[in-house]
Amino acid sequence: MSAPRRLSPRSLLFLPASNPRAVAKARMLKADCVVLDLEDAVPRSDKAAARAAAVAAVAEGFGPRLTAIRINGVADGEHTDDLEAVAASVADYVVLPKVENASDAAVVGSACRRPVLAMIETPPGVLAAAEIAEVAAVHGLIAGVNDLRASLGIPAGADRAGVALALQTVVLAARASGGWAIDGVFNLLDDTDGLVAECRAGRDMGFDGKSLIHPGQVDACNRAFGPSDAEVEDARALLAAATDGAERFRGRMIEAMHVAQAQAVVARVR
Ligand SMILES: CC(C)(COP(=O)(O)OP(=O)(O)OC[C@H]1O[C@@H](n2cnc3c(N)ncnc32)[C@H](O)[C@@H]1OP(=O)(O)O)[C@@H](O)C(=O)NCCC(=O)NCCSC(=O)C[C@H](O)C(=O)O
Ligand SMILES: [Mg+2]
Repeated sequence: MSAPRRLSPRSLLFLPASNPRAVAKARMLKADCVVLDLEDAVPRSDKAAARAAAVAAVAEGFGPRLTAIRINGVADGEHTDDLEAVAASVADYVVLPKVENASDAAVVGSACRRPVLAMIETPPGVLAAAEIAEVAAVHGLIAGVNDLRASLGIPAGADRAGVALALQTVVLAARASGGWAIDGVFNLLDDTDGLVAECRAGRDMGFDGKSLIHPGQVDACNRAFGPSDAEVEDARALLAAATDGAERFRGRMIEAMHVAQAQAVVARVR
């Protein structure tokens, strides 16, 4: 993975490219990245219309938000048409679902002539995550928890214990190659407390941000993945106090890596 040029997104809002009301709504939301979906959210009969709508939507623009188009997977009959459409579009990223090997990610990056966000959502994908992340065009990995649960035989409503190793593998692979690590979706649309808890758990695992599916999830996710006021205050105080080597700061040991983490927090605020 070549180093991503942009700050990692806290929130990636997926929406069916075939839904014009959702496209319009996304322009009013504070999602860091908008992902126009051509894959699982779009009925088979609407694929061609969704593709045209996605290209038109990114051309019209989403203000300061990053834009991505999620294409259909390499084995799908729509895949080739999707590649051509993304190549001709102004989307910032192509999201490739169900990636299982490095070669597919490289081919898609080259065909679309833009960075790839590779979704890790099958057992072979998890086992190949490190090689996929190493592809120069791949700027980040996204965990696909719904497909992971389905492919592992985990009931849809189960907690994240059964996918925890896969999620941590996604973070390890992304970090090892310097790219973004994005957590999967939270399906319960009306459970804000559950969403916040899952965002925090994802952040504590090392994820940079989370995939979202509804406008009501955006603000809570941005708050959870952004540094809190207390974290920013602590980081600034640490940077003011730190000299060199191991030191005591507010009752805890700090060393060079804590200084680097504090610098990252302050940079994020800027
Ligand atoms: C999940 C939904 C189908 C729910 O739809 P609905 O009940 O109709 O939503 P609301 O009535 O609450 O919507 C209120 C307004 O918000 C707009 N809206 C809804 N969702 C979005 C969205 N994602 N982005 C932008 N705007 C949205 C509605 O249009 C309403 O606006 P208005 O009409 O003006 O009043 C629906 O939320 C939805 O389709 N969500 C996205 C689904 C999706 O993209 N899925 C694919 C990605 S998830 C995934 O597959 C992850 C991975 O692959 C895995 O395996 O885990
Ligand atoms: Mg999926």
